[in-house]
Amino acid sequence: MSAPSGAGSGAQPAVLERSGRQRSLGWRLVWTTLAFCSLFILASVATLTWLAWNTGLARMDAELAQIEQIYSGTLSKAIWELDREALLAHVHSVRDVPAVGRIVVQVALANRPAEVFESTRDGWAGPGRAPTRRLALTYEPYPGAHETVGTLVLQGNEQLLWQQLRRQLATIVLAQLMQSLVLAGLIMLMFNRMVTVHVQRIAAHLAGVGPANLGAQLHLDRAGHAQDELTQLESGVNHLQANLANHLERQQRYEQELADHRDHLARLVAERTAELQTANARLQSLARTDPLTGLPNRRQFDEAKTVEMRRALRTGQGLALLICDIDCFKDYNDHYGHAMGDRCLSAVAHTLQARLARAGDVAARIGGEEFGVILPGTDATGAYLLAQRLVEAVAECGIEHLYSPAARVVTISVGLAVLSPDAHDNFDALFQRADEALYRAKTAGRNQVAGPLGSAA
Ligand SMILES: Nc1nc2c(ncn2[C@@H]2O[C@H](COP(=O)(O)OP(=O)(O)OP(=O)(O)O)[C@@H](O)[C@H]2O)c(=O)[nH]1
Repeated sequence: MSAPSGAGSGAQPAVLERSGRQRSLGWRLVWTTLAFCSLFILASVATLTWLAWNTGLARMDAELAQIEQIYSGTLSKAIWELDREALLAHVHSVRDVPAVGRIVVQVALANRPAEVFESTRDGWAGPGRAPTRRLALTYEPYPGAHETVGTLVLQGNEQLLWQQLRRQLATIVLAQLMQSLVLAGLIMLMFNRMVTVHVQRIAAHLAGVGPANLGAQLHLDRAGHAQDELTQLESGVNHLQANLANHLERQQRYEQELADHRDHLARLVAERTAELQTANARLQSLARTDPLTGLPNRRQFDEAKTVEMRRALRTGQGLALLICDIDCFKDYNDHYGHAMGDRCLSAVAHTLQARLARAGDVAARIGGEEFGVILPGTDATGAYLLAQRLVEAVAECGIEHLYSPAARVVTISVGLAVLSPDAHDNFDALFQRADEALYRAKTAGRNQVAGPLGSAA
């Protein structure tokens, strides 16, 4: 049996392992054929034996009939002539023929007592199933005169029949056995060449088929064969592979499309999220920014004050608060107009913001023309110096204000307060002190700083 070849031969052991002990279809067919052949041998041997027995019987009967024919004349003559020696010689001669088991000659002559001459073969045990022939012996002393002189009984030799049957039986059994073995061998050979080899090839092919090689077609090497079950199986396997390949390709295409859709959706979501975050940040910024000056508004100022208060109380590094108010801004508005007033506010805000050097400093618009400046980690001296610089910086902007009693330009007054080392201090109290200082700066003539160290203090 040739080993299967092809793409899947490497995977064949897995198939065999799964199916347990390998049992060849060819061998199973042989064993089945042999079993049927054995039954057939039994039946045919029995039939042929019966036929051989009957043939033997017929042959022996024909032989006895021939003996009757040969010896009836001489026996009748010996009886008629009362030649006892000749009669006995003929009887013994007949007994020596192998087919004869026993010969009996009954002499029945008129006016003579009946007499019997018989002879039996050595070891003869009765006629059994052997044929027996009985013939009336007649003599013709002169033409036309038929005299009955006795009876001839011939009984066959049964032992000879059995001997012949035994010889024939051996031949019959041997012939049937040979015939069955040759038949089984031929069937196995043909089945192996026509079926088993191709079934193994199909199994090996299927074991090697996977998503990567679904296009590899099964081809059975069968020259000049007709359309049969193996052809159907071959085209069925190829058809199945083609369907699977199509299905797989469709599935991969769908998965790719799905992945593309998913990526597109993810991009859209990311873009929308970024836009929302930007809009949200912008809203947050707008909600905490004064639209006119761009400075943090009151809300952001309140948030910053809470954070910086906690930090100052925790670290003990001090905190200063400035409240800056544009001097005589009502007069400015009244004389230069509201639009100019807005531009003046923006310029002052920009100036204040530009003069704050530290990253933690917060300048916010907390009222109409009022700005709050939180200075973390700053003591009274440092805060006072910064406030002075702010006052000078605003004045140096040179925004004309001819209707101010403080100067010919726009000026600010600043109220300063610093956090008391006293742990019971709070921002409202701090604001209150800064506001009081601002009031002092205003009443002292504006364009100046008032606070713990200031001249207006
Ligand atoms: N143009 C403009 N004016 C504003 C704005 N917010 C408040 N004001 C004006 O600022 C003026 C503030 O006037 P007051 O509170 O009397 O103070 P003042 O005139 O500056 O006087 P002092 O503070 O004593 O120097 C008012 O006339 C408000 O109308 C604003 O956003 N734009």
